[in-house]
Amino acid sequence: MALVGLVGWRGMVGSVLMERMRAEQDFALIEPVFFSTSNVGGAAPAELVKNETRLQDAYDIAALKRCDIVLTCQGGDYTTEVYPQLRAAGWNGHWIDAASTLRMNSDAVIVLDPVNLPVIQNALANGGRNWIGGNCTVSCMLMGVGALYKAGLVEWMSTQTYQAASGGGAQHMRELLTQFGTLNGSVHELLEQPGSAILEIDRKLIAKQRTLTPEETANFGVPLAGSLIPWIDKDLGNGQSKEEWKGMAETNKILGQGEGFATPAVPVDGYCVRVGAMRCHSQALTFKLKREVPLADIEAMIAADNEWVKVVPNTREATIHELTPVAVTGTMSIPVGRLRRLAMGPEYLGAFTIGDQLLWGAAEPLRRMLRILLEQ
Ligand SMILES: NC(=O)C1=CN([C@@H]2O[C@H](COP(=O)(O)OP(=O)(O)OC[C@H]3O[C@@H](n4cnc5c(N)ncnc54)[C@H](OP(=O)(O)O)[C@@H]3O)[C@@H](O)[C@H]2O)C=CC1
Ligand SMILES: N[C@@H](CC(=O)OP(=O)(O)O)C(=O)O
Repeated sequence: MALVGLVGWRGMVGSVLMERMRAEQDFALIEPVFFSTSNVGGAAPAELVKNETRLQDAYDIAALKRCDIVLTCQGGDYTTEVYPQLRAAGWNGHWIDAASTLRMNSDAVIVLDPVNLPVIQNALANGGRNWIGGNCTVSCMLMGVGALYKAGLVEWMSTQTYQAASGGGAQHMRELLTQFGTLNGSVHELLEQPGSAILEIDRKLIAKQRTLTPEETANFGVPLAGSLIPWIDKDLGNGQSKEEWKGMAETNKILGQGEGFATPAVPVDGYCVRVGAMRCHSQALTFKLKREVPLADIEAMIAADNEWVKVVPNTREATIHELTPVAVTGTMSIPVGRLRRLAMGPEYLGAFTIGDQLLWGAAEPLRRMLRILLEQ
């Protein structure tokens, strides 16, 4: 039975991964070794362990070297420090990682098997050992509209995202909720009076938003509750955010096209925006297709692509009930709706899609890669 080292299993992404592994009974197929950076020697989760009952040191290269597979959700700093040492020590096992650190390396595959199983299989056949989860926004988008790319229909795509607080991590989710509470508290009394003036409430609210303390905005840097932040990740210095850059780089790498591949890259660009949702990333997509395709064919193609995608009828009722973060959170469903031809011309297609960024955006592609390795 494969010895699988689990690092970062206690964090937010790791906890979602553990839930999914339990639900899919993956633990029946492995001998898990739980690692820790903070509680070495502590008890591993009793209901999941077999023989390896103690938490191992996640920085102990010899302990990691014993594993056939290491699956980490510990984060980029951990990967940067440990991965090169482990390979330098001669370890030839499979490294599965949620962090972005190794994603664009030529010897790494960005894994999203419902979309790129052939790319994964090809890399496996060629001795691939590094399997990295994609950016959450990109993975959720491709789970929804990957069919259009697979059919070679996309000339270019522009995406405008509405990304949840969870993308920044657990502290960001807490901060958003705390801000909502603080803002509510600042106008609570006026809200209770049906006759109070809404503009008075609004004045008080904006005054509170503008005077939130550094502690109240420690993670986002500015208020998010009742606002939005049109910048995610680093400033690349060319007007683009790193999150926006990932849209084109990762979409094409996942699909096995662009730099290093025979097929040219499809241009992907747009704006990535943080909004006050908790854990679902949403995005409005504009496609320029290579040719005009009937809308019914597009819908059928998208619906048939994988078992999780769901085409939502482009009506108000269906949209407001089925195409929201509230509807999607905690589910594996990837709804795609608002599908319609745009005013710019017959080849222009609009769509809106949502995914739980901790499931398809982070944990699930890693879990499925583990299964692929175990079942080969
Ligand atoms: N958040 C996201 O949306 C996404 C994150 N990722 C990647 O996954 C990495 C991990 O993200 P995320 O899970 O959000 O990070 P977390 O901060 O939730 O967890 C990371 C590690 O922090 C340690 N830790 C310290 N205090 C606590 C605590 N109170 N509860 C739980 N763990 C704690 C744990 O390590 P230990 O048990 O060793 O102490 C844990 O494994 C990211 O750095 C990123 O690379 C990828 C895609 C999306
Ligand atoms: N950057 C994403 C979350 C994330 O972790 O992305 P990446 O895995 O590409 O670093 C967000 O903030 O919503």
